[in-house]
Amino acid sequence: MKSITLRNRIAVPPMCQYSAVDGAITDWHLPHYLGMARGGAGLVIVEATAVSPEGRITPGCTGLWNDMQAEGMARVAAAIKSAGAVPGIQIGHAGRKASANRPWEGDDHMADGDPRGWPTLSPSAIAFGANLPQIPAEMTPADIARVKADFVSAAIRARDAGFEWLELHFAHGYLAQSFFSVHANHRTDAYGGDAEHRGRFLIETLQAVRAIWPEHLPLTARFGVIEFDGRDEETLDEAIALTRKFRETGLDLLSVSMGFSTMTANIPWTPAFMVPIAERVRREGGIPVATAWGMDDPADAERAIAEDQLDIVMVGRGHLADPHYPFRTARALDLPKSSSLLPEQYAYWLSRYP
Ligand SMILES: O=c1ccc2cccc(O)c2o1
Repeated sequence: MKSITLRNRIAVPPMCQYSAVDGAITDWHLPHYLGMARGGAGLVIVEATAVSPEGRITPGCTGLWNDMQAEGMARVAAAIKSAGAVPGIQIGHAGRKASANRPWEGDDHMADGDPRGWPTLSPSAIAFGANLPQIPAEMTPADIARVKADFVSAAIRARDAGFEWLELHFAHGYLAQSFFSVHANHRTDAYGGDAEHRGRFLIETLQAVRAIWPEHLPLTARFGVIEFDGRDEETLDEAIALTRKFRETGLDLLSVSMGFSTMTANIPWTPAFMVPIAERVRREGGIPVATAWGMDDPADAERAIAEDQLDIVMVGRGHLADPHYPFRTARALDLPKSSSLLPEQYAYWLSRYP
């Protein structure tokens, strides 16, 4: 893609580690990402990294709002590249889902008065609900301009840190997804109302980042094209129309995901369930696509690529369970020279004594 060649079509998607301090990596991150890259994946995308302090999901999230954070991320990018994978990073703003506890520490908004928490922002003053009850402040035009500028600054830091693949976080009920969502965006100004106006923040943010992201490097986005909320055909049509505009605005690939912007979602959690949806976006949106969610079965992943449904397969939990997932997959599919996916320090012995 563009000037970048992946050694295979397996990607490690961004998965929050909630292990940063003030947005900076700790001793957790380098071995985590280097280990994933050594496992053989073609692309390793670093977790959702906040464009500003209030854009974090939790206090443990990484950030790229200052140069000290960028220095740490430069080491992560170099480590991923040294292991033969393409270094990617996702940048985003958590919107009304910000100021939360880690999933294993409640997965809920920090209580009012908790000194670790902060006020949240969203297109409208509508809370997500349930475990995330905090009512966000409705963003002013100045807030919108500032957050778009924060995306640009973070993208510049990611570029200068040596990342070669950038993913804008337009999914999962966070800020950008909230602008697109009929559940979260009830604005009556230029950023709300019909699908075109609800897509405006995403288009303008993409436009601004495209202007600074090197033309020869892939600029991508993870975007929730469906909510499984009973409005799916309408949402998909709107999302595919917006995807065409993303492509015209210079997006190189779309990682197709879910909106997660309503508690009423009825998600059909089955293996590879997002593949047919991603294939439709690929065909009707006219853009290369990736998707994740239950792609762990090698046969599902191989079929999705062989049948031109996906261009890249994102395998998240499969890599958490085993960073050498690509090697084990190659072996399971009885592919020749499977051990060559691993560093020679491992491959030599695995090839000689299978
Ligand atoms: O973008 C994100 C960030 C965190 C996260 C956590 C659990 C499940 C998800 O889908 C997530 O998505």
